[in-house]
Amino acid sequence: MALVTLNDILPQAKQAGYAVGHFNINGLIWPQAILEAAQEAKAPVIIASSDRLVDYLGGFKLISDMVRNLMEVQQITVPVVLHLDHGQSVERCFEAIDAGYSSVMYDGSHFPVAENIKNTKQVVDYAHVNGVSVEAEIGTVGGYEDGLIGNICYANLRECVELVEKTRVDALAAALGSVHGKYVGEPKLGFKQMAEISKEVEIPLVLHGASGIPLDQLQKSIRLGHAKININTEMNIAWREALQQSLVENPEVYEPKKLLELSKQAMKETVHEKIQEFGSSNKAMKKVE
Ligand SMILES: O=C(O)C[C@@H](O)[C@H](O)C(=O)COP(=O)(O)O
Ligand SMILES: [Zn+2]
Repeated sequence: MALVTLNDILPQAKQAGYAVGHFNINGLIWPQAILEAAQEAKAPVIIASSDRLVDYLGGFKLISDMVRNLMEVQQITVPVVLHLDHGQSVERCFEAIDAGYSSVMYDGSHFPVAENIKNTKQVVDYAHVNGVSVEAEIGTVGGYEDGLIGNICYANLRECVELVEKTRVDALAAALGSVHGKYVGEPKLGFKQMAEISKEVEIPLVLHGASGIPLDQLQKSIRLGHAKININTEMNIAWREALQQSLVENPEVYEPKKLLELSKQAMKETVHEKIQEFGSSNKAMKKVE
């Protein structure tokens, strides 16, 4: 059973008007819940480790081996991408590729565009030789990013086109008003710019900071070219609320497995909900060997 790349699942998603869920992992029960839900929903899925948490989670090799082993043990047959999220340097992307990730994101959004392009191109060259897909970012997603609190900065159409043409990247995260973490007030996505960018760059767009975006705005983003949607905060909120309930309902229990079971179920439900919202259920057409 092999991992697949973004190129195996996103172009058809964009063409057919649905999006594939990207879910971040924060511990063992995250990939277990994500894989179970994706398999039940017959949906392709992207399991992502954010670079800021890779060392805390045990490093690239451990994460790569863990996901492959879980896929075998859980008898997963739907397409699964193992993706590095917000890769913090060219070297970190190389490390993830060498450890067996099937996709990486190089996040050079905080650099001037020329430097972002130069670094992204280095990642693409190495990734493509190794059969790995690459996502790039341009503009600034608001909230918490790479360990920093950033202000929203909308992606510029000309820069998006230049980056895609010069790097041959496979998917583009063009920041258009979304925010990592919880929203304060209603999200204001730049749909006009979204339509223009999607038309010009053609490759699938990636929506970061998607937790908390109302369903109508999510679905409009999908219609305007987003084929990959990133969710972390909503999973973690589901985990936390269920853990709190478990602790309150079982004051004598100290067995982690028992206390965490409800959290795992809650995260699984969140993944199911998102798969329905993104329209990706029953889209795992062929069995992955
Ligand atoms: O928190 C991380 O390091 C990963 C996230 O940035 C992820 O890429 C993402 O965009 C999820 O957004 P959220 O669930 O709306 O916070
Ligand atoms: Zn993100």
